[in-house]
Amino acid sequence: MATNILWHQHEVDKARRAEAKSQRPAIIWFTGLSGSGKSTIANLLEKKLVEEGKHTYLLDGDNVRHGLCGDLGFSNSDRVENIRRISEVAKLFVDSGLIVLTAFISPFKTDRDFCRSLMQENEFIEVFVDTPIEECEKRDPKGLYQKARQGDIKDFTGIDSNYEAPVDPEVHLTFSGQTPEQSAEMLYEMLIEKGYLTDV
Ligand SMILES: Nc1ncnc2c1ncn2[C@@H]1O[C@H](COP(=O)(O)OS(=O)(=O)O)[C@@H](OP(=O)(O)O)[C@H]1O
Ligand SMILES: Nc1ncnc2c1ncn2[C@@H]1O[C@H](COP(=O)(O)OP(=O)(O)O)[C@@H](O)[C@H]1O
Repeated sequence: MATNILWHQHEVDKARRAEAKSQRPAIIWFTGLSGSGKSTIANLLEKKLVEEGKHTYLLDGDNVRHGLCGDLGFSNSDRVENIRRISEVAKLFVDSGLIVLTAFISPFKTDRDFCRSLMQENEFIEVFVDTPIEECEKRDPKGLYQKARQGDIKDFTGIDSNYEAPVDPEVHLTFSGQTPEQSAEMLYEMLIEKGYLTDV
């Protein structure tokens, strides 16, 4: 609880920082099962945005869990805390004027909605990477599904831990055999079409 702590209003604020970067800061929040393609697509999208001169930062599940959230595991309560910390960090990055991309399973709706509630209108763009578990398991890029099926990993999302699919995400990316590059391009087009990546 932040008792006896006052918020300090600095002269250079979010609007000024965004103006200096000529962009509208936002969070592009990827959610989906392990192996659905969150990191791959977020990477490709970030590359495209940077090539266009945008200022970005990609917060990635595996990387954040080495540092900021290195003390957390995969129980429901640890996942809640994981997403809470990431949401607060993402909010600070948005305040700095950046376009933040996040690639976390973020399996629970209330946690994603918590992050949405921290942001202003149109700053939180939820991207549901809707790849069926059969496809994720076939890909199994880290061999984790195999381990989970063998019982070597407990609480694995989609197997013995719940994934709550977004009800009304800003972008719903379904998989129908396309390459990662095609998925990233589809996403980019949808973001443009919906007016999320306009300059200040
Ligand atoms: N039990 C269990 N369940 C799910 N995932 C597991 C688990 N154990 C390890 N991993 C690896 O951790 C990555 C998911 O971390 P996240 O921080 O995105 O998870 S969460 O949002 O807190 O649910 C996830 O990475 P991605 O594959 O990038 O999603 C896995 O590689
Ligand atoms: N259309 C696609 N979009 C994203 N990834 C794809 C696609 N098709 C195949 N893949 C492969 O699926 C895997 C997804 O892994 P990753 O991006 O780490 O997923 P996540 O971050 O959701 O766990 C990668 O090996 C990637 O090359």
